[in-house]
Amino acid sequence: MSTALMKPVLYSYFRSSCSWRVRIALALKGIAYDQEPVNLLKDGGQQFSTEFQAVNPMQQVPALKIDGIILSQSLAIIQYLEETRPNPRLLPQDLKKRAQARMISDHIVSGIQPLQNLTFLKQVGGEKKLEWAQHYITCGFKALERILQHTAGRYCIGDEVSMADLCLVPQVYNAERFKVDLAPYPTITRINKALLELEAFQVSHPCRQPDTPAELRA
Ligand SMILES: O=C(O)/C=C\C(=O)CC(=O)CC(=O)O
Repeated sequence: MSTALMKPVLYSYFRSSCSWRVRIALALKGIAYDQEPVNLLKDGGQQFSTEFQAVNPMQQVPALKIDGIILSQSLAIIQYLEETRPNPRLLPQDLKKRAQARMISDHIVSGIQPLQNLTFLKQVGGEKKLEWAQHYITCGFKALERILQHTAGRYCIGDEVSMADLCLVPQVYNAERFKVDLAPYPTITRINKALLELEAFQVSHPCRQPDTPAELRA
């Protein structure tokens, strides 16, 4: 079969926020795919297995097998999908707005999420974990709230869903997981709520994945 006809395979973990970003992009663009769950906790972390290292030497999810290649890093994947399957658009046409969508995405993807992920918190260890996660999410959200006050309409950039929104919702999910008080961030909270009404954000939600444990399903 030609690689263009093969269904993409997403290596994913139900509550990995980085995996969720890509699942939203696939859903919005209407791309059918198969999921290959990688449990980040089981067996000391299946991402470290020899089999998975052959898929992604970075030992992280998500990874997407598509069009005969394997890509990792959520923003690289999303931007590849954008360039090869442009409808609906996830980067605004206006170049200033496009830069703002990338700015917000980078802020979350590089400036917040890595400082509260499993690998980082394992290093911090013990009772400090929650405090550290809350600290970095709070610092990041303070800045994000101010930025969004200038860029947002219904969503992060005006009224069109963009790559920034794909980063925002999973990060708010993590904030809730780490019990961050969201009251000081009314814009973030409002946009998150509006996005969660969209089907693509619902079908891709951590509570509804093939590897979601029964007690976390909704
Ligand atoms: O506790 C677990 O279930 C293990 C891992 C995760 O959720 C994924 C993360 O590292 C957090 C994240 O995506 O930011």
